[in-house]
Amino acid sequence: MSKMMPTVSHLVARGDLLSRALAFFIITVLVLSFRGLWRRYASPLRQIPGPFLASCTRLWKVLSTYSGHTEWDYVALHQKYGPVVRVAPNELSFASPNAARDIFAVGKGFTKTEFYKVFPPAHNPDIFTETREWKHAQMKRAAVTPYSLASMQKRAHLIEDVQKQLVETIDRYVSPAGKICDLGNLLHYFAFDVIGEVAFSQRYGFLAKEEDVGSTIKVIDSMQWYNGMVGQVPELRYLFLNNPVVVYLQNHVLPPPQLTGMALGEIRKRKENPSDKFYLAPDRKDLLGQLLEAHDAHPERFSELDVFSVAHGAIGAGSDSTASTMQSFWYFVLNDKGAYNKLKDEVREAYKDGSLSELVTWAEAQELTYFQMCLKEAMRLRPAVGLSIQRYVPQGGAMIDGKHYPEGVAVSVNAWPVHRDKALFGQDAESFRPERWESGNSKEMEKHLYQFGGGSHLCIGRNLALLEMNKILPQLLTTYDFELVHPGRPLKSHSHFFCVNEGLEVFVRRV
Ligand code: HEM
Repeated sequence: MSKMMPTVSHLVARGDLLSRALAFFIITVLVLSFRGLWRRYASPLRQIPGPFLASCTRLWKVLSTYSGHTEWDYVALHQKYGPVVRVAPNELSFASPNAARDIFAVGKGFTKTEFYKVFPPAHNPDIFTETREWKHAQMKRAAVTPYSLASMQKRAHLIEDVQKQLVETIDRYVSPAGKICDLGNLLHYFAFDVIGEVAFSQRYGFLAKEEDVGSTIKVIDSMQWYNGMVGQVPELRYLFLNNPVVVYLQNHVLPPPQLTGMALGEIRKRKENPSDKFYLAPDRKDLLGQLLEAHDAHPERFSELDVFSVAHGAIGAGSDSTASTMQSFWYFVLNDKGAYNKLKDEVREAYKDGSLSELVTWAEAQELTYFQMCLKEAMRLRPAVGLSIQRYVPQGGAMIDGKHYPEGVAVSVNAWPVHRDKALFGQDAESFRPERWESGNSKEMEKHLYQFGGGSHLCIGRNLALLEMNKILPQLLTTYDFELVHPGRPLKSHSHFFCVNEGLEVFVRRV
């Protein structure tokens, strides 16, 4: 028989291989299906409604995150299935304001899930990523004064330097009339330059160059994609960035990732500064210097690595979030002529009668009642975090909105559906209507705004974000008339953690 001719035994062997592959495939499908059905029906959560796929596997969450519009998926999900929905075999999503209150309540023992462990820096978690409550509390105690409103107000002059630069930049779009200004991008650059100044006394030059310096925004965006996606199945982190080989390469071979490099570089500068070990200059009492002081006072509780992590966290958490909120504010206001005119009248009147400075102070901005209502309404309808905030039910189980849930179940809150609760915010909860904040119910509504999270994990950077927004937004309202290039066009956005907006293009006139 020729050598080229397959023998009977070859054919049998090939057939054997095929049938083995087929058998392997069928067994895998059967095992996965059985596992999925077991997870669905053998679970104490089996009675809770939700998509069939979600009750069997976390694939539903992965696909939703991949779509980049998970916030809208959660809005639709709760509209379809009600206030409690099973979004994964072991995870429930809650949309009632009372449930959110119970899950975030201080002292109730809910803890962060493995989702947070995917976020960097893996070797020394920061205030956001730390899942051990005792360690989180220790770090937060050290950082609370540096992040307080009083400390931030002392840094107002650092924000004001950037405000001036933003105005100079927008001025370039005033003429010729009809020149298109991407206000969304400029606000993103502004937020980044503010973080640079306030946290590190560094101007990274986003506004000066009118570009994403060193592609930092892009890098943060791709990190968020990774964190958001892998965060849905956090054990997969060991296959990717937390894989020991990758960790070794990162620690010993590759240059540090950009944000890590930025934070390390800023700490190094302080160490090399011969005149002061905390601050670069006496009039620059920035966040990093104050964190170093906190470390100096209690090195056993707040290590130098903790300083690094918290500073690192400020870069990642402080720019997209604030930019997104400011973009949403302008998107709503400029699409609502009535609100925009009322807002301009309020702010410009205050400016004329001298109750508003050119570089608006925190106290002055608090007196702008309608402005505050517009800001709250924008944060209500488009909270900057698009993904759900997840916690574990503590030992012994817990009551959530009047019902008991077993320990170990992951429970999540997505602010997008919660902020659309009709019983609390009104039948028109889907609409931008700042006047709703004049109603007698406003205190209750305010208690249930979760754009900054809640409880012991309430956003530590909110004072900076609010100060920054309360200064720049009224200033822009007194300085310019903006008109949308595409009125009515929905804001393009995607979220793998923060909602990253695009397309806020305007025409600008000087007032
Ligand atoms: C409008 C702007 C901002 C929004 C909407 C926002 C939103 C949030 C939310 C929803 C959380 C809770 C996350 C969770 O529990 O999983 C959070 C936590 C946090 N945010 Fe912000 N944030 C903003 C600005 C900032 C800024 C400017 C910084 C720092 C400079 C910052 C740093 C942090 C940190 C460190 C945490 C973790 C707090 C903890 O777990 O105790 N954020 N933020």
